[in-house]
This record gives sequence, structure tokens and C-alpha cells, in this order.
Amino acid sequence: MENRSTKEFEDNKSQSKQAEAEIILDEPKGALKKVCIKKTEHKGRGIYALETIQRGTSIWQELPFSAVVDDQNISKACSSCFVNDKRMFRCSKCSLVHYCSKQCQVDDWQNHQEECKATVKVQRNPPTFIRLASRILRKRRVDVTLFKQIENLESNYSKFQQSQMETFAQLAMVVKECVGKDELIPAADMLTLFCQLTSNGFSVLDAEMQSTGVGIYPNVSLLNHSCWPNCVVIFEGLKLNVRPIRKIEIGEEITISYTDLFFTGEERRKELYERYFFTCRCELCEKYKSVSEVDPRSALRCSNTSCDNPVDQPSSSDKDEEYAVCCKCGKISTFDVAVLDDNLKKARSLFKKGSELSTSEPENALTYLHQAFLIQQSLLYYANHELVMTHRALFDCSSKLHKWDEALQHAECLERAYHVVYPEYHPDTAVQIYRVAKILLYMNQLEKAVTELRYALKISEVTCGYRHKLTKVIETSLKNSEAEIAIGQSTRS
Ligand SMILES: C[S@@+](CC[C@H](N)C(=O)[O-])C[C@H]1O[C@@H](n2cnc3c(N)ncnc32)[C@H](O)[C@@H]1O
Repeated sequence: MENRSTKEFEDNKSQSKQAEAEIILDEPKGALKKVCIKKTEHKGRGIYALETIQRGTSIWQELPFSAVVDDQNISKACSSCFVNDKRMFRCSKCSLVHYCSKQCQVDDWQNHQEECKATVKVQRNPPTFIRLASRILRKRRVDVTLFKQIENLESNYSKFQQSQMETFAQLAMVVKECVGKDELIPAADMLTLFCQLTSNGFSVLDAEMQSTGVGIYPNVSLLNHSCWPNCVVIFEGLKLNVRPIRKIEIGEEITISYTDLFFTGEERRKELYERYFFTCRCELCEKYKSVSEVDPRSALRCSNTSCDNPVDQPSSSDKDEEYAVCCKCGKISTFDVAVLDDNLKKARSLFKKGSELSTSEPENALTYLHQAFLIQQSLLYYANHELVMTHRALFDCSSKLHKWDEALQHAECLERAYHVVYPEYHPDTAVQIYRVAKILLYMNQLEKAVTELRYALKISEVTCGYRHKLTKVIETSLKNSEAEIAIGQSTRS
């Protein structure tokens, strides 16, 4: 079998030789700004600005071709409108899907009718991917012309590994049980459909940017990836909205991120290559190729305890000892490579144990996570991805146990990390600041909470817009807190 990393390297070499032939194609459907589709050798089709676009606007909105609530949220979110903050009732026939109202159930019946029969017939709950593919096939039977939108999606068919194709073939057998005979397509087309869903599926996010499901949005699917994107994707129910997070110049490519921006360069490259089959050459990836730039996501902390600077993680070498010079305080940090490696491994194993217990035994989880945290905190820069994951897990567990002091400590550390790693305006940052504010409110620290809420609101208005649920929730919380402060002041005087 071909060696992946060699292939990746060869791909890179040949890509760098290729001239980026640009072919201008059509205008994309449904865009609200002047943009066009262009095709380049390296990225295929992509979307480019034909006018200057300011942040805080909307570039594109699209409803899904098909979308399903994912397995983790199937009993918590409505299978029709995707809300997840109301009481749900389940479909009495299949007991699988849930709805927030009778109206939503009626609206979804056209989609769910066959799915319902199939679920009862096969007597097991079809997983997310199967439900999505089945819904797409049912829609195809009703309108073959509309299905052209799916056929036009990038499939990367020839790039999938044999083992993945075998998994798709098994999934295709399950789909066969879930759809009618007249909805089936030839086996090869079924495999192509699975490849297309893998390369083009969007996570549908709730108001706090947590995934509730997966959807196919054929027009917006033309957006390519950057690890330093100029746009974000947010959702109002099922409606996808592309919004710029900074000014976009004429001719600039419009990009979104397909991956977690806290991931280290290595983690991002691995995910992007394994799922989307390309090597990213965005400005963030290029920036950290230079030896003088330290990536905060993978950095160690300077060994001068009063200095807060990141220093480079020593690359694996034959030497027993490595050193890094801090560019802020000038201190030379010396690392025993084997000891460092051992400690980080130990922390990873403690983190794993803690994460596994976090739902069933949060108190025990907290003990393991603390131990991981103590090791990592002494070695890693605060925006290092491993430390960020531990902060997240500690925040979740301590919130669950109502240990607000501790939850606040981790939420504040995470907020700091967002400011270092994320673009200035990003909905995830607004959510994180809002989390800090909520804990401050539980702790009755109203003034501090108001400062955080104002900051979260400023970011949310730009990244999500005034009508988005996140903006509304923050706004309401801010108004209530300000009113509470005013009442407190008037009763004191
Ligand atoms: C959702 S599609 C995006 C649209 C796609 N370029 C097309 O022509 O349909 C995802 C695929 O686009 C390509 N792609 C996206 N971002 C890229 C990037 N930054 N560099 C190279 N290829 C990219 C990869 O082939 C990836 O699997």
C-alpha cells in the first residue's frame, strides 16, 4: 500500500509546480453579495469576492438539501426545526425522532414517513449517515432534477482508501433496507454519494455553536477551507448563514474553516488530509513554517515562572537535552526530552481517564483531570491545545458539580486562550465570554458579568447578527444584569 506521508509530500511538490490556472465560472446561487465561482488547479472550485465586503454583514444564506439531527442529539433536538431548548415528544411509531410541536411533526412527515416505516421494519435505529443518505435518496425520487445539485458536489472518489470504500459498501447495504426499491441507485453511485457526504457535510450548530446535526448545503459547499478564514458559518435553525469576520477585499477568496482552530498545525493537516484530501497552504500554515514563529497551539511555557511567553516545543531529535530561548524575557529553557515526553504522556493518560468518567462519575473525573492539569500547567503554554482540552473538561465537570469558583478559573483561562488563538471576531469566542459571564452571574458578581456580557454582545452582533439567538440571549442577560445593578444601587442610596 502507498505510504500516506510520501504521497502527501509528492502531492505538495507537484502542486507547487502547477500554475494556478483560474477559470471563472458562473455566479453562485443565493449569494447576497457580488461573488463569483472560480476554478483553480490546487483547490478546484471556490468563491471569490467581486466587491469589498465588510464584516458584520451576510454573504450567503441557504436552506439544506437535506439535514438530520445526529445520533447524540436525536432525543434532545427537534427533527424538523432543530431547536434543542424545548420539551420534546417522540414519534409514537418509531420512537426514534423527536419533535418540539405537533406542527413540526406534521411539517416533517413528508421526510419522516418512509424513514419511520423503515425504522420499525429493521428494528434498530439507523445512524446519522444512513438517515441522511436515505433522506437524500427519497428527495431524489420526488425530484431528479434537484438531485443534480448533489451530483455536482466534489466527491474525491479516487482518493478514498480501499478500507473506507469497504465501510461505505457496508453502509450502502443498510441504506438498501431503509429506502424503497424505487429510491435505490446503482451501487457505484451510492459509494459516490457517501464520498460526497464526507467531503461536503456541514455540522448544523445550535445557538451556542454546539453541533446538533448534519446537513448538505450544495451551494455554500463551494467554499474552500482556510485555517485563518475570513468568514464563519452560523445557523438560524436550519438556515445556514455565511458571515465575514473581517473586511474582504475585491478578488479575495471567501473561506471558512473546516476544522477546530485550536488544533495544532500537525493535527489540522492530518484531519484535512484524511477527510478532505488536501494539504493546506493558508497564511496560518505558512506563518508557522518559519522557525522564528512559535505556534501557541503547540507551545511550551517559558521556564521563567514570571514570564507568560510561549516557547517552541523541541522537535524529536537524538539529543537528550534541548533548549528554547524565550523571545520575551531571554531566558533559556532547557528540556530533558525523555522526561518531557514521559510527563506529557502521563498527563494524556490521566486526561483520557478523566474524560471517560466525566458523564458517569464527575467527582472522580475531576480528580484525574486535576492531576493532568497540574502536569500540563507546569510545562505547557496556556493556549496549547492539550491544556485547552483539559481546561474544557475541567470546566464541564466543575460546572456539572456546581463548583463555580473552579469553573470560573477554567472558563477565564479558556477565554484568554481564545483571544490568542482565534481571529478577533469569532462566534466561539462570544460563546466562551458568555460562559464566563454566566458563572459570574451564578456567583453574584454582577459588575464583572456586565463587562463580559458587553464584550460577548459586541462580538456576537458582528459574527452572528442582531437577530441570532446567541445575540438575543446575551442581550437579555445584559439588560437584566444592568437592571439588577441599578435596583441594587437605588436601594443602597
Ligand atoms: C466542500 S468542497 C469545496 C469546494 C470544492 N473545491 C469543489 O470544487 O467543489 C471540499 C473540497 O475542496 C477542496 N479544498 C477545499 N479547501 C481547500 C484548500 N484550502 N486547499 C486545497 N483544496 C481545498 C478539497 O478537495 C476538499 O475535499
